[in-house]
Amino acid sequence: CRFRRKVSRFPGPTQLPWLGRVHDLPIRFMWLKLKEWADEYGPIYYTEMLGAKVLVVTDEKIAEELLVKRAKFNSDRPAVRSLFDSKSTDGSMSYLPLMGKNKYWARQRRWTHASLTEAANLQYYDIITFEVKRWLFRLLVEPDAFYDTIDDLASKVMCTLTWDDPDLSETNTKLAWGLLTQMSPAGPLTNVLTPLWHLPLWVNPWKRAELQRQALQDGWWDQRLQESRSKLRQGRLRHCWTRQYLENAKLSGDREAASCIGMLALVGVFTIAAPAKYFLMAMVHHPHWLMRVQAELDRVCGDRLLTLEDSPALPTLRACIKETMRWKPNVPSGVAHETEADDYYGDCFIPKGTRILPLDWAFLRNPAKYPDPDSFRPERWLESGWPTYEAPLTQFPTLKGMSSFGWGQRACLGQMLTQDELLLTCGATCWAFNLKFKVRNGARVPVPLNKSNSLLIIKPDPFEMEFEPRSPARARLVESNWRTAEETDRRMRLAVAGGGVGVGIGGRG
Ligand code: HEM
Repeated sequence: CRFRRKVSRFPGPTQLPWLGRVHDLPIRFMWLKLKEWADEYGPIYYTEMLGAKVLVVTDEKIAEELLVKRAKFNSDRPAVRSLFDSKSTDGSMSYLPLMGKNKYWARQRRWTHASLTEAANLQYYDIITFEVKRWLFRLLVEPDAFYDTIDDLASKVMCTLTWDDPDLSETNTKLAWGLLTQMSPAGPLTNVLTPLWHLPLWVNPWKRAELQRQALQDGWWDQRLQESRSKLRQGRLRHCWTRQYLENAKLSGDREAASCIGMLALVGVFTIAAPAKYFLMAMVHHPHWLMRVQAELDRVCGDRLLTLEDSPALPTLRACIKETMRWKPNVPSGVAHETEADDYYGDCFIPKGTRILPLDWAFLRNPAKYPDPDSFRPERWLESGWPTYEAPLTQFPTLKGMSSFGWGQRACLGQMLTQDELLLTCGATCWAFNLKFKVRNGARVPVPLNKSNSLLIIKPDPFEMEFEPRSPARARLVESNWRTAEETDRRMRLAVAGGGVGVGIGGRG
C-alpha cells in the first residue's frame, strides 16, 4: 500500500467508473481469472463489479485474520439480486446460507447445527448405509445412469433425514438445481446486470420467473411439513428433522420450520454428489490408487460393506477423497462475506459493505502447501515429508476444517455429513466395482477433467465410465445386501404404522 492511512489502497486491476472490472472477468470459470489477478496483484487485492466492492483473498492466513479473528463484523452476506429478500432482512427466513447476520440466521444456524450433530452422533439413523446399498444395486442394473443416480442417492439421504421419505428425491433435486442456478452469478443475467431486476414486472421476465420458482418451492416445503404432521398423528413418521420440530419446536413456527428444513434438504444434494463424481473420475484416471483403496478395504472389511467405525483403518480411502476435494474443489470461487463496519487491513481501508471473497481455488493451488498442485497426489496426506502430512493416520487426513468449508461464524454446517457420506459412498463403490474407462469400437471413451458448469457449486459435465463388479460373488452380495435392507425397511414402516412410534432410530440399513 503506497499511501498514508485513510487514503491507502489495496492493489488490484484498473477500474472503470461504476462498471469496475467486469469487461474482462468471464462469468465462466471466473475463479481462474481471479487467481490470475492474484498472481499479478498479490494475496489480497481489490476490484469492483458493477458497483460492488470486492476484496479477493488468496492467502489462508489473511482469510483467517479477516474472517475468523474479525468475524464479529465480517460475517454478513451480500444480497443475491435475483432472489427476493435473500438476506432475510424482511423476515422471509428462507435461505440460511444466504441470510444476513440477523436473528433468523442465528436461530436457524443453532437449530440446524443441533439437528446435524444429533444425526452424526446417531450415525444418521442408518439412512446413508441404506441409500448406499440401493445405489450399488442400481449400479448393477443400470450402470450407465450413474451420473443421475448419484444425485438421487444424495437427495434421498436428505429427504429421509428431513421428512422420512426417499420418494421425494426427484423434486428435491429439481428444486436444488433451481435455487443453485438462481443464486449464482452464472445464473440469470440480473445477478450480473443488477439494475435490470428493477424493471416493472410486465417487462421483467427474470422477476416473473423467480416469482414462479419461489412459489413452487415454498408451496412444496409447506406441503412437506403438513404431510409430515398428519403422518405423525397417524403414527407413521419415523425419526426425522421435521418430527423433531413438531415435537419440540425451537423455531418460530411452521413457516420458518418448513423453509429451514426444506433448505437443508436442498443444500445436501449437489454439495455431496459433485465431489463423489469427481472421486469416480479420479479413480478412473488413477487406477493404481483405486487398487490401493480396494486392497485396504479388502484387508479391513473383507466381504462386508464398510461402516463409519472402519474409518480409522481406512487412511488411503480418506486421502483419496480429501485429495479429490483439493484437486477439484466444488465451490472453487468460495462464498463471500460482507463487512458490517469500516476497518483497516494494515494501512489499507476497507469500507463497510465490502465483500470479502476467500478464493478457495487459490488456497488449494498454493504450491508451498501443496507441491505439484495440479496433480492428483493422495500421498501428500499419507507420507511424512509432504507439508500437509499429519499423524496419526487413524485420525488424519480428515475433511473437517478444510478451507473449502469456509470461515469463522459462517463456516459450513455440513462438514461431518459430507465426510461421512463420502466415506460410505466412495468406499462402498470401490469395494463393489472396478471403475474403468469405457471402451467403444476399440477406443477408450475419454473422461474429460476440466469440463464443468460455472455455478456457485460446480459439478463435472456428464461423462461415461464403466462399473465392473469385482467378482460374481461381490455382485451377488450387492444384490442380497439391498434386498435385505429393503425388506427390513418395509417391516420397520409396518411396525411404525402398527403403533411402534418409538421405533425409527437406526435399523434401516
Ligand atoms: C463438499 C461439500 C460442501 C462444501 C464444499 C460446502 C461449502 C460451504 C461453504 C463454502 C459455505 C459458506 C462458508 C462461509 O461463508 O464462510 C457453506 C455454508 C453452509 N453449508 Fe456447506 N458445504 C458442503 C456441504 C454441505 C452439506 C452436506 C450441508 C448440509 C446438509 C451443508 C450446509 C451448509 C449450511 C447450512 C451453510 C450455511 C452456514 C451459514 O451461513 O451460517 N453444506 N458450505
